[in-house]
Amino acid sequence: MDMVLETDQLGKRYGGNWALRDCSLHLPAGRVAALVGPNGAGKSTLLHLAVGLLRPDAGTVRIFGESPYANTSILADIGFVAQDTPVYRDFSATELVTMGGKLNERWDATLARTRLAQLGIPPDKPVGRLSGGQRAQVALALALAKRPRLLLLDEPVASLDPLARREFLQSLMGSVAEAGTTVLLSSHLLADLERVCDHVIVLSTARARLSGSVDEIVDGHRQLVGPRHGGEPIRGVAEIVRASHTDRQSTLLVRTNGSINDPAWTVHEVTLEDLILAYLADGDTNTNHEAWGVPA
Ligand SMILES: Nc1ncnc2c1ncn2[C@@H]1O[C@H](COP(=O)(O)OP(=O)(O)OP(=O)(O)O)[C@@H](O)[C@H]1O
Repeated sequence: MDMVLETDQLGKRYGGNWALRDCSLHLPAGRVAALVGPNGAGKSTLLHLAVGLLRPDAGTVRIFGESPYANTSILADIGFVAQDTPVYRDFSATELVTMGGKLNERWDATLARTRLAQLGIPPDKPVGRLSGGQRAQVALALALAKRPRLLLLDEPVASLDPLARREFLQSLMGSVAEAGTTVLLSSHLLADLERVCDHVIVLSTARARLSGSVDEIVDGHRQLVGPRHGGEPIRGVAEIVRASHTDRQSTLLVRTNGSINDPAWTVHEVTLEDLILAYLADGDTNTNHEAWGVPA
């Protein structure tokens, strides 16, 4: 399987604080991956390391097998829209599309113009005078016009209205499927992500908690409901991700390593959203496992 993004023990520190730490993950070609995590988890830091805007303080990051910080030639294959969708505010959308054509070897100006016209973006107004959502659409159209092999989007839909968000995600899926582009997009909108992503990376308190294909991850987790759990091992359970208890009953979200046949437990399938929320709630694994009285 071709890997587009690979990190190994990747870390970035600001002063004494790790923004990202011991992050090892890989993203195969052709996947549309969700990057999720609470505020401050390290999502933007990971994306900035992936495009060579930051240099790692520990470990490695490779894009198409190369270090993006040391080898800037791979940037031609990467499209990146940063969180605040930065664009030159004094330029119009038309001028930005023209400029993109001069700066990039591969450039689909027709795609950008058609997209912007369909969205009703004023072509000749300085983009600094457009609304935040319209400006985000311009930045996204420019990123798509680059026809990148890897598209990195930091909260691309945050400023879009619900209709524009749906339209953007649909057209993103269309262009991605057509061109075989690998996409990594961060967002807090789990329901949107569940609709379009086939791969997920969960960051929490600077560490990667989960990374893999959506099908495998969903398949590898279950919710168990049964008598109050005192910490004893349950056959088929590799890890208790989240637990809640009443006096007599426990509800556990678990990662499995086999089938769970214990008749004491009722076993339910989980949705991607449920299990992401469980991992996000469990930011500090060791402390929480202790607090819940279950084995870490
Ligand atoms: N330039 C910086 N200087 C110092 N600390 C920083 C800097 N940039 C990020 N950090 C810190 O690094 C950590 C990770 O930040 P990052 O922006 O990567 O998180 P995030 O997951 O993208 O958050 P959000 O969802 O709020 O955008 C945070 O604790 C943040 O305060």
